[in-house]
Amino acid sequence: MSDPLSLVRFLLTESSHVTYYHLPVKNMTSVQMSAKDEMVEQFLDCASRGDLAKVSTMISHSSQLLNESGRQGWTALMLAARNGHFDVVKALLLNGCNKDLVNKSGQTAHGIAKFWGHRHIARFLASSGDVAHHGILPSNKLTENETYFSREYLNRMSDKRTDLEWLSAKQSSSETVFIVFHNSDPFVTAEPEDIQPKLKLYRFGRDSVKEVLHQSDTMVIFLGVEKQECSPSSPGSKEDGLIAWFALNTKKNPTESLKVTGSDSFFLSGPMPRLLMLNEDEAGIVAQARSVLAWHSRYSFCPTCGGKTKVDEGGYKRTCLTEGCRSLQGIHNTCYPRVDPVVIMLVLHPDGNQCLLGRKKAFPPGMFSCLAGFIEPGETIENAVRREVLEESGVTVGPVQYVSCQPWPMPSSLMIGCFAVATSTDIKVDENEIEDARWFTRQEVIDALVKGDQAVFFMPPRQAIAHYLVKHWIGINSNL
Ligand SMILES: NC(=O)C1=CN([C@@H]2O[C@H](COP(=O)(O)OP(=O)(O)OC[C@H]3O[C@@H](n4cnc5c(N)ncnc54)[C@H](O)[C@@H]3O)[C@@H](O)[C@H]2O)C=CC1
Ligand SMILES: [Mg+2]
Ligand SMILES: [Mg+2]
Ligand SMILES: [Mg+2]
Ligand SMILES: [Zn+2]
Repeated sequence: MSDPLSLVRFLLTESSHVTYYHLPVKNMTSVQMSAKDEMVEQFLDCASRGDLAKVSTMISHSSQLLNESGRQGWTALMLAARNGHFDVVKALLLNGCNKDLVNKSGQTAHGIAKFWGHRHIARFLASSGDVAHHGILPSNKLTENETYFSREYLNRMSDKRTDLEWLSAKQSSSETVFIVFHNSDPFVTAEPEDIQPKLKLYRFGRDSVKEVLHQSDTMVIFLGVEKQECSPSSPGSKEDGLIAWFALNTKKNPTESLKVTGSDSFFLSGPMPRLLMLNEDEAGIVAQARSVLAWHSRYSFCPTCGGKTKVDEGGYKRTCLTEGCRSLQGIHNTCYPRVDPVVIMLVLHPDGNQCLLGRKKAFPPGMFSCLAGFIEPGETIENAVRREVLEESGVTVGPVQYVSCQPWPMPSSLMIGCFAVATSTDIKVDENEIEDARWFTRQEVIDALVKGDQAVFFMPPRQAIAHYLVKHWIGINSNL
């Protein structure tokens, strides 16, 4: 027994497996146990013996049992962790028990699992979503908070947008990458090597888009340069070694003027989910390009005076051509691309074990998602969450916690993802906005994520931040 920890373990118990009743017992005989105490005792005993079926049944009848403690402040999670019952630990966490509670010796379930050598349980307890705010809000310490459309593949180099000489040199460089849009749909190519084909942006060279580039109705947007690990090869010289990217958009279908090699390439048109088939690196480029292009297509004239405008700053500004227009003085947000902030929230039941999801009439049958709504002028994120939830479901909300966000280029939203804790539970649906809203239990949500269409409902795809929020609440971002 070379490891000193092993010796301590050996001295503490002669068997490798203790039951709850081997733990120090408080003065039981003088205390008449209430029915509730008895149920807690039974629950703790099942957890310490690893009786998953019984633990699950008891939680489904009374979720309050989850954080109850018995002798010496030991909870079910601590007992399951002590005795190496991984499946019970997992079930308790999935059902929202608080893993941060400590027993009278100041140990958490994690500390106990580590001490008793159940390393897989200790690892799991360390990595799964923490439970804070009285066990309802998961921690926002995210291991990975990247959402689809959010990866920054390019360095935007906004300082170069006003450098006309540099922009023009880059447009004629053979290194430069052009991506082409038609009515805001990107030209893509299927990646044949994938089993489930992912779409890749078709990267044109200068010569393949020459004709399109010089058409009068083509919109040209400077997107940025490819990120480089080291600084440019010859700083200061004309050839800075930076690979620039531009997006082109045409109103007329430009396919005939484009030089395309290979067969499986096309404009990705059609309803929204199609844009979710891009690879993750390029989804961010499309989010950027598509939002700016959508802004140009909707703001053809000056919003202040109705006059004609010209495109400046590599496609990032429209300047009014009417002399004396108010938009020419000071900074005007009508001159720059717009972003609409939207709050999207997973509302958690005060019992910590259910969440509120709703469905719009336009959703496919059976799909439920997080509630969402546009932020209004003069409103904070928190107030927008509370107002939208109340308007759409009649539920009142207390604490709001920011989790993550996602650019949503349909046409130009920024989805701000939050958790919110409900302070009332009665639902009164606003039928103008949504068709239905319900509380779903953790188990129903887990089923929806795991079983797909065999569950009672289904979730939006993994690329949507709604899916991400639900997964994060359950704790599936770790190793479940
Ligand atoms: N990525 C994701 O997981 C999800 C994204 N969404 C997106 O969130 C956005 C907002 O959600 P909704 O429930 O529709 O918002 P909402 O609950 O505020 O209702 C939309 C209505 O608000 C009005 N409105 C107020 N400000 C507006 C603005 N700036 N632009 C357009 N309409 C405005 C319009 O009458 C519109 O019909 C939608 O565009 C939707 O595509 C919604 C759910 C999931
Ligand atoms: Mg609304
Ligand atoms: Mg809404
Ligand atoms: Mg609204
Ligand atoms: Zn004007």
